[in-house]
Amino acid sequence: MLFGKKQEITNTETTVYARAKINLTLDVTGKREDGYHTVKMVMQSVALHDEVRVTVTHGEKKPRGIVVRCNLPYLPVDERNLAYRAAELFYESTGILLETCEIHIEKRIPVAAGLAGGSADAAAVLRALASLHAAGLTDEELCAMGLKLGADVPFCLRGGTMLAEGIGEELSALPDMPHCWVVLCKPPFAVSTKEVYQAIDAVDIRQRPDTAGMLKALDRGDFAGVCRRLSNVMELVTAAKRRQIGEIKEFLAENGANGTLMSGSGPTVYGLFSDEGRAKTAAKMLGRRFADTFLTETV
Ligand SMILES: C[C@@](CO)(OP(=O)(O)O)[C@H](O)COP(=O)(O)OP(=O)(O)OC[C@H]1O[C@@H](n2ccc(N)nc2=O)[C@H](O)[C@@H]1O
Ligand SMILES: Nc1ncnc2c1ncn2[C@@H]1O[C@H](COP(=O)(O)OP(=O)(O)O)[C@@H](O)[C@H]1O
Repeated sequence: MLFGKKQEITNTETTVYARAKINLTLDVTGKREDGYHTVKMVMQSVALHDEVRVTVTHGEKKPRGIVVRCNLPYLPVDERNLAYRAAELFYESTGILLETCEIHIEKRIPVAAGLAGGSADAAAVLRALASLHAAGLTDEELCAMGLKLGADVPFCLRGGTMLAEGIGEELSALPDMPHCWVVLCKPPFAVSTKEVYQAIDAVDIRQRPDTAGMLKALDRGDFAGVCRRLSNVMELVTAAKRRQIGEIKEFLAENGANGTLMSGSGPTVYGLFSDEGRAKTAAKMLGRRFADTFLTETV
């Protein structure tokens, strides 16, 4: 008789920090036949993160499937969400039985900002599921899975300071960037990465980042050398259209930033500061004009 028999319920849950990234250099070096561009860029993780809580439930009377929830009401929570797609891909490619997989995203990284927020969430879901299901996947296998979701996902899986080549997936670990404070400021418009890549084809790029010099500066732990070499060819597209990018850079430089740049396809602009006090003051002042202003640090 089943009466009184306890139903077995197992919930397994983990929370992963999905960190934002900034580009210290970004060069577009060519275009592949499939339309993707080859790049050479130095990427850096920062402490600003989304919190991604993944719960896998077995044996409960819940419908099977993936459920995504997010504190931002305007972000889609279906297949259009990269976190959803990451979970779907994980179960498809591992063959692990999908029962109930619930993902809660506490979003803090501004959206469509050049900070790889969506890619970071996807990477966090892959890491969380690999761990919860003890899937025994190597970093290479996870990165190959991540690349199917987006060019920035492999970097988000690894984090730290990295040189990224290919379309962003060929990663080489670099010495950690000297610790500094980072003021991030996103002006109030979104940028489509795809459109910026398309627009760059028509741009005559006369001055490219000194990637070799940046690598040497990182090798020496030379913060001033890093700041002197911050460079992003995508500013030629995004900053050319929107004067606020130049204005924010100027403001940061006038208020103690050791170096400034636009991150990725934009529009977020960042300032690097060796001095915490100056970074705090600059963030406070910028925050009065731009709500999406954050004080963070390199990790
Ligand atoms: C520009 C960068 C620099 O870090 O960052 P963001 O500005 O997005 O943060 C990245 O290359 C963005 O990578 P990610 O955002 O993952 O790109 P994906 O989702 O794979 O691609 C979005 C679209 O951008 C174009 N794309 C992307 C990457 C690449 N190397 N070449 C491209 O041409 C493609 O048209 C693609 O359809
Ligand atoms: N989990 C997610 N977080 C943020 N954006 C997401 C997510 N899933 C899908 N998107 C979509 O991806 C697009 C790019 O967002 P995001 O990754 O924040 O930009 P970027 O690559 O410029 O940093 C947005 O238009 C957004 O609607």
